[in-house]
Amino acid sequence: MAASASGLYEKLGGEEAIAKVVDYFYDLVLADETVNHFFAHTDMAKQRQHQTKFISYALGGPNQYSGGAMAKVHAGMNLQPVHFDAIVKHLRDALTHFGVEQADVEQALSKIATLRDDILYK
Ligand code: HEM
Repeated sequence: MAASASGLYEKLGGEEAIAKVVDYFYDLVLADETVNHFFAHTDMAKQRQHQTKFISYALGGPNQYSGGAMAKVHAGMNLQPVHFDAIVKHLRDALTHFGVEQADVEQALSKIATLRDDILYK
């Protein structure tokens, strides 16, 4: 059975499990030329923080960001649907790679999808 969005974080094993998903997601993002250039001047510590917050948000864990903050951190990037979709795909692949059940993957992705308007074209 699928967990609620807020329960997903715990269901997957909390911070330790999330750290593994984060590392994998990060590898996928940086290997993808559609989006890796956005992170060219991002330092590693910040990059890791970005990914951790990102994944935790998707799974209903702590360190959640508001829509307003999302618009602000992505300001000046002029992100397009192709970029957003690539990131979502990598999140899907990372969660699936670690055996997260399909219904839970869909729930995480639908949560991320609600941020779309806050992030695109800023
Ligand atoms: C889809 C939902 C997304 C979420 C939840 C998300 C989340 C975040 C968060 C939490 C931060 C860090 C803010 C901080 O540390 O102050 C951030 C920064 C950033 N995001 Fe995203 N993001 C998303 C999509 C994207 C996309 C599609 C791209 C580009 C392909 C992107 C590229 C970046 C970059 C380059 C930074 C700044 C890193 C730096 O400080 O240099 N994000 N994002």
